[in-house]
Amino acid sequence: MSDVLAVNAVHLTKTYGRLAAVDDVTVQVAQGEVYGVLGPNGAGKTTLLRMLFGLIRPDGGTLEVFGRSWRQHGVGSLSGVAGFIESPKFYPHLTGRRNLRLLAGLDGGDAADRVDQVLDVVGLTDRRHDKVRGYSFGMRQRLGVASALLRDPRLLVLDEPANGLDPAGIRDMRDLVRRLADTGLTVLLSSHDMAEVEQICDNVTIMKAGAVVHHGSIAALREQAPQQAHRITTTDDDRAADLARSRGLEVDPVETGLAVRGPQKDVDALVADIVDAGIALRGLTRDETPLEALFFMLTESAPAATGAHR
Ligand SMILES: Nc1ncnc2c1ncn2[C@@H]1O[C@H](COP(=O)(O)OP(=O)(O)OP(=O)(O)O)[C@@H](O)[C@H]1O
Repeated sequence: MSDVLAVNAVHLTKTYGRLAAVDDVTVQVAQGEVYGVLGPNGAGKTTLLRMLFGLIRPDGGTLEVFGRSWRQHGVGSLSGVAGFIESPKFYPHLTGRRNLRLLAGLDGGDAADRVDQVLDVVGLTDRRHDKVRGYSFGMRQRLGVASALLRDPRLLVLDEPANGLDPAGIRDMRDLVRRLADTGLTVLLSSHDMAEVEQICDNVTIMKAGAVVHHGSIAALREQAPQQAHRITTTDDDRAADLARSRGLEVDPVETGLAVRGPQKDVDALVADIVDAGIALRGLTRDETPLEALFFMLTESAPAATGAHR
């Protein structure tokens, strides 16, 4: 695999009036990886992706895709890049296959020969003769990936590909992205869902209000995450809190009772302690995952960037 980065975006800035939609953002994506740009609404993810597609020009910083910059290579810098921003659009009264054939005609080259192959890759062969109007949202998203694959890209850029999908659609999209990555394709996707990014990405940049608040590998992020929290409600939360502390668990009072944080086995033992003490357990729920908790900590309070750029 070549050392040239698939994406080398350094100190990118894009402002709208006084708003820095993207503020000094560095994102470096190695060839063959699945990279996530994660952030809440308005963090600047789509603006970053638009710059990658050459749809808007950065006000500052440099951007290279497979070693080519817009300044030097113009539209040629985008060869090998395909994907979609927001949701892909198709003619609803035409079949999935017909839509792809139309797009292949616009793309030219050997795209037309690839229509059936890409439909197969995204799992739409059985539905290829159905009108897009009857497709589920998840099927339209996958048809969007198929339309990008017509161009035989080296870098697939997907803006919130799982947004609005039901759990089965999310699973299908996740499996599809991983399958594509296994073929050596580089994938850059945006998301506001840590659970999604955690399952499919190797590395991640987390953005908040235009700026990077963290970047690095998912594995490193896991090490920084707090322990799993549970919420418990009992008939005597004060005594339950004492029992939790004596097990070495972190305890915080919350509106519905107590939030306890610590290893699962200690939480399990606490439940037994509570019952043994004659206290009734009225509720026990698992909180967000540790990585989700870290994501909220970073995007709701972080003042500055953490982690070193590669
Ligand atoms: N063309 C534009 N003109 C003015 N402001 C814009 C423009 N495009 C984006 N913005 C602003 O820039 C900020 C970042 O927007 P962006 O769409 O990149 O965020 P995002 O992370 O993709 O959020 P979402 O998940 O809601 O799409 C927002 O405050 C948005 O209102």
